[in-house]
Amino acid sequence: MHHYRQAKKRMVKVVKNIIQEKRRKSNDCTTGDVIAVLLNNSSDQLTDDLIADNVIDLMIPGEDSVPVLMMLAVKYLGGCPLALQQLEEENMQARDRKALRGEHLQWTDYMYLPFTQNVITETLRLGNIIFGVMRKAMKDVEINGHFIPKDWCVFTYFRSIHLDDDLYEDPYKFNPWRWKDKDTSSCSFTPFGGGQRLCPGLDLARLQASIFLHYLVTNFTWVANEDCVINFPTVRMKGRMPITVTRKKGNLLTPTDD
Ligand code: HEM
Repeated sequence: MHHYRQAKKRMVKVVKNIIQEKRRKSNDCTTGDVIAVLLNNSSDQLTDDLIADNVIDLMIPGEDSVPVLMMLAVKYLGGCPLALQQLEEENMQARDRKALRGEHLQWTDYMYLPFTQNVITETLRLGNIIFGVMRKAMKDVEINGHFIPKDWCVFTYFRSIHLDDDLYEDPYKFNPWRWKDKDTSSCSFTPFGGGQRLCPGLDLARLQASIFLHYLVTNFTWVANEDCVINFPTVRMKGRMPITVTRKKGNLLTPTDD
């Protein structure tokens, strides 16, 4: 806890320096980054401390979870050649379609790659990157016949929902096809939490994972070392799962090309 507090203090200092620098060069506040948006907010409740806290609150959850999502997708795809093949076909087709029309890939193109989205959804379900969230009862409450007294803490355990065989057939199997034409906005799929505290980064996380998978499968092949997933205290690979990546021959595109 002590190290955490010290690290947080150092981060606040770094971010506050950036804020003060931006305040000094006031024309820098016109660029559309998060600090500029918060600085341009006319509310005087947004002190530099609060802006720094907000920025750090965005950085910490965003920093680790998306790379873990990408790593798990690589791991699961390695064990499911059919899914990898379909993912590759979908992304190759999207890339070639755009190239034929001389267009660039856009945010919306990634959102409408259905199989890619299903791979990400299934990775979130099986991987349980955030395996649950804490809540405190603000008053006595009864949920489904269970009485929770005021001030008690409740841990909602997402893993038990996502791996429940009443809800998901063969729940430990990576099966992106189970999401075909299925709604992901249900109480039995909550990788980003729900309600008022629903993760505000959920679209960004999906977009980043889609872009990563797109460039990975269209430009590269890979061989991953044998490894296994550790679920506690956080989700990670036991041996950090090194992979050997080889560029595919042919016309390669980089993120700056499209
Ligand atoms: C795979 C990626 C991600 C997963 C699985 C994930 C999951 C979650 C979950 C379950 C919560 C709810 C916590 C709670 O209810 O107590 C949450 C909250 C939050 N997430 Fe994410 N997240 C991801 C990516 C991101 C990204 C990329 C950002 C920002 C850039 C982000 C920012 C936040 C913030 C600021 C909160 C707190 C919201 C609040 O308390 O009102 N997350 N996330």
